[in-house]
Amino acid sequence: MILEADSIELYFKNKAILNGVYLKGETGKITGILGRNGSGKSCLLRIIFGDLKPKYKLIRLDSKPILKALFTTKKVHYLPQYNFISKSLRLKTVFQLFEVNWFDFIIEFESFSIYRSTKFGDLSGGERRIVEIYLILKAPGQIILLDEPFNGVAPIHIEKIKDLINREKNQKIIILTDHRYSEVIDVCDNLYLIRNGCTKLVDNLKELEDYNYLSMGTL
Ligand SMILES: Nc1ncnc2c1ncn2[C@@H]1O[C@H](COP(=O)(O)OP(=O)(O)OP(=O)(O)O)[C@@H](O)[C@H]1O
Repeated sequence: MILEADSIELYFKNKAILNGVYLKGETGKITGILGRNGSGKSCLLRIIFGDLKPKYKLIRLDSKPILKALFTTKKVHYLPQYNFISKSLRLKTVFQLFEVNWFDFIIEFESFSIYRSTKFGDLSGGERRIVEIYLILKAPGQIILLDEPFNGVAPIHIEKIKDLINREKNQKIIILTDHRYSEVIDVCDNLYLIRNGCTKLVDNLKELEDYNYLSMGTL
């Protein structure tokens, strides 16, 4: 399956945030979005998800225009930057709601096995993030949008999450953004840089320095 976001124009008041943006995600490939703070990465994910309405957008799935918000099709799951699960829900309930197998989860993340009856709000910040990322990646659906999945997660778990993303990509379209650029570069097959309101497909990593996203000599 191929997802395309085309000709995206987003303004807040008179300020142009995105202007003629194009991005393609496809099953079997992980697509990364890089860009400085405030460049519009989160807004672009929300526009694709369908909960932020821009001045203009064209979303296509396998070349067919999708006229309603993508989230209404139930094909898509979106990890926002903030915690989206109610703090009062116990993990076993959350896993049931997302139709995700608890026992598969604790094979991957053994240290969580004691938390089955724990309320989501009683986990640490990083633990909450891991649960949310896992649920978004594993829940039934074909399109995954991840906003800062590595933020607040310990390095050892980042490796597991990258593994999981790599396994899921075979049956899902995965589009993610994160400021941990080295993790993004490592896990992604295709990279876009948002700059001056436009996306640029990165052919050569050196462009990240040339376009001033990274300081010269970082790579
Ligand atoms: N509801 C809003 N009203 C007005 N301006 C907004 C709103 N939401 C976002 N913006 C502006 O749009 C721009 C893009 O925001 P966005 O959150 O997409 O950036 P980002 O690239 O994800 O940034 P960061 O990396 O810091 O999370 C920013 O300048 C932000 O201030």
